[in-house]
Amino acid sequence: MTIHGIGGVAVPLQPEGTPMSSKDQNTWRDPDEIARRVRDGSLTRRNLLTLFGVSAASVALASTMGTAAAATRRHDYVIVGAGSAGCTLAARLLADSGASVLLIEAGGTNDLPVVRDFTKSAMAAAPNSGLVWPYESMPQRELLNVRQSFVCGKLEGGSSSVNGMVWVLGNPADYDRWAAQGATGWDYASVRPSLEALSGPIKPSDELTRRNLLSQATVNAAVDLGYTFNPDYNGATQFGVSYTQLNVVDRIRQDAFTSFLVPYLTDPRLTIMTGAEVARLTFDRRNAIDGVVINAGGRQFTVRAEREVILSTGTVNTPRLLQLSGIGAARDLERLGIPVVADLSGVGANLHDHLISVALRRLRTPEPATHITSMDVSVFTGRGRVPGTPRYQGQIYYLAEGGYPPFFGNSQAVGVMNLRPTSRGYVKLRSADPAVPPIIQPNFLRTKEDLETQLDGYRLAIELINAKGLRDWMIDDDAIPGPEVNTRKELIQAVRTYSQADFHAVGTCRMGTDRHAVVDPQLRVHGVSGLRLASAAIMPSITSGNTNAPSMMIGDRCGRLVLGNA
Ligand SMILES: Cc1cc2nc3c(=O)[nH]c(=O)nc-3n(C[C@H](O)[C@H](O)[C@H](O)COP(=O)(O)OP(=O)(O)OC[C@H]3O[C@@H](n4cnc5c(N)ncnc54)[C@H](O)[C@@H]3O)c2cc1C
Repeated sequence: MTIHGIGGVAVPLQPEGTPMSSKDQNTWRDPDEIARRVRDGSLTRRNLLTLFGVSAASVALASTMGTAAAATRRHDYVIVGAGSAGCTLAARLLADSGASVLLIEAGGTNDLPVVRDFTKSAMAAAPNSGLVWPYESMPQRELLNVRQSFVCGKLEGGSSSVNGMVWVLGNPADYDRWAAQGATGWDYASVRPSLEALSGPIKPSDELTRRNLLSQATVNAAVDLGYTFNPDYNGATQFGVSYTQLNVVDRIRQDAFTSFLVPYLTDPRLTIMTGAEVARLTFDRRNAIDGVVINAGGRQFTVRAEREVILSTGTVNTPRLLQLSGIGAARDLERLGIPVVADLSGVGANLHDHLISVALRRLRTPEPATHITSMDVSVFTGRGRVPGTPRYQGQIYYLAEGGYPPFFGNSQAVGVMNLRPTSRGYVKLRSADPAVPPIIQPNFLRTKEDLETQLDGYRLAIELINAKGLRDWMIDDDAIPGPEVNTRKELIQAVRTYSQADFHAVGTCRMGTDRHAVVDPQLRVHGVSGLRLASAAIMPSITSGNTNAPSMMIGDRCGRLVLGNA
């Protein structure tokens, strides 16, 4: 019996000379068992692929030789970016067709303890971790000119490998609103199969957050304040106070790569290149996509797709890559000397993100070692701009020793986000050199409405952190904001000081049918052929909650659209 390795190399099922227990022999015959053991950590992907004698895509193709070999092969679909959307897209194409897929990722393996151990997410997401694009925004005028972190994952699984693992599907009305904004076929009824397809590979649960006594006290305190307890904000209603659901099983992060692609790692139709950064796309005279130019190991390669190229490169890197390839506002491209392929002014526009404003107090005593979660309790409340959606999401989180700058440790924080900001910014090239980071201007709090909404939200955060039911847990002296904050002016200053970008950036290559839309509802880029986009970049507007699950949904739905199965 043989199994096909990545890249089509046939290898014996039982690796030569490797003694195997009968349990292991059974494992190798059952792909589901292999997937289960890789997920639960008893088998690392590297070991699996080494055992099979196959050079793991994620290991060997990081080498120049591997990249060169993969570049010469023919692939039906070329997907750039192995993040939340790229992985679900690849999995959908492989599951529902016989097509071959080349997945190109700039970063490296995510088969690392710091990724797998869900308690280490802050380390993985740190700008100097080597696992992220260490992007920062321009100084934010309304936030005391402080630059905001716009890091995003640069490794297998993309941002799903470094994020906070809070699992929120979004509100059904978010998707109905997309359809009303011109994204025909993206209403809730249409996207629902793709949202539902995520559970199975992903098993979200509140099992870990619900067991902390501090989480329980916080939920009770919120109920005393008038919030309704909601056992499942991804269920019948989002509204109320809930234990936060995490995509974590057995203390292991469920990232997009491991959850969706492990079952295909030994499938010859899937080739994965890591350590391979796409520098630009090339087009023929009729604006049909021609090549995908990759920098890897100090060399340059060009790959071509038999059918289509799909960019799943996320909210910052997608407009960056399009602009480097001559797709964007002609004025801006000409200024940088980039030949214009398609004049699309919407590329990079419509950048928006949730801003989180944080109130916190120091805990009387550090939490016991059994308290292993940070993102513990969620509140959805208020009447949102879109009928049926909440206005605010509150994230109540525990900060252990050390804290998270500028917030101190051994404290509990209540962060509140305005779920529907109206301020819009942009991502633009600073230079035609792909090595230079782009300009990221989110324009936080630039509309009067956003400031007023954020202020009202902050009042809710202050009320909850000071709730009667939490008094026994907190000490009086250390608090943000402190007792000196009373007037409206002081509150505004506190919001400007204690607010941060919440890593939910979306919208820079908006889907729609108007002239500023970048992709049509089939996710095809206007003005060129053979190129689609699938990532958080295509969202017309941000969803009510954290954006990982909606991004995964976009990948899955893109796969269905490509195959004509949507
Ligand atoms: C620190 C952090 C915390 C977050 N916390 C949460 C949370 O708790 N819950 C939640 O729901 N959401 C959270 N998010 C947001 C969520 O993870 C993202 O919205 C989502 O993962 C975006 O998916 P994506 O597919 O659009 O992009 P990504 O997952 O970022 O994938 C893009 C991929 O493309 C690759 N790429 C980019 N450019 C190139 C290139 N030129 N060549 C080759 N490859 C390239 C990248 O390396 C990356 O792997 C968080 C995000 C971050 C960064």
